[in-house]
Amino acid sequence: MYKVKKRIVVSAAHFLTLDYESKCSSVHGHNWVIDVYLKSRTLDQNGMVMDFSHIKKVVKDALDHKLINDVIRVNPTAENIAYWICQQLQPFCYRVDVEESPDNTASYEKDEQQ
Ligand SMILES: Nc1nc2c(c(=O)[nH]1)N=C([C@H](O)[C@H](O)COP(=O)(O)OP(=O)(O)OP(=O)(O)O)CN2
Ligand SMILES: [Zn+2]
Repeated sequence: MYKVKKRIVVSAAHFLTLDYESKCSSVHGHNWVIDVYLKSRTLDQNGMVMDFSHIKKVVKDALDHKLINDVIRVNPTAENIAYWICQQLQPFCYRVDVEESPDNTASYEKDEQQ
């Protein structure tokens, strides 16, 4: 199995719709640090799982300097953003870590049983 990991930094805004009072319900921004993990049993004709530049382009074109609520049609928590990014990079992506701040990170990892 071949594996690659790509780190992408995205500056973007979001707000959360929550069933409790929270400062996060107001529009605010983060410099999101996103780690994308891909794997494949085979390599493409260029000897890659996927070009690092392509991984960056997929994520940055979708999210950088955007209001993430306009892009992702569910509440844009770090968890939901991680899942959404993983779906954009199928079938190779198996894990995404989304760091909102050094103290706050959420991950989505594909369940291989499914
Ligand atoms: N499980 C999750 N919890 C929270 C999420 C999330 O995506 N998943 N998101 C937020 C907000 O986006 C908010 O911006 C986080 O605010 P922040 O000030 O960074 O977080 P804290 O209140 O924990 O403050 P620290 O200073 O980092 O301790 C909220 N929760
Ligand atoms: Zn936030």
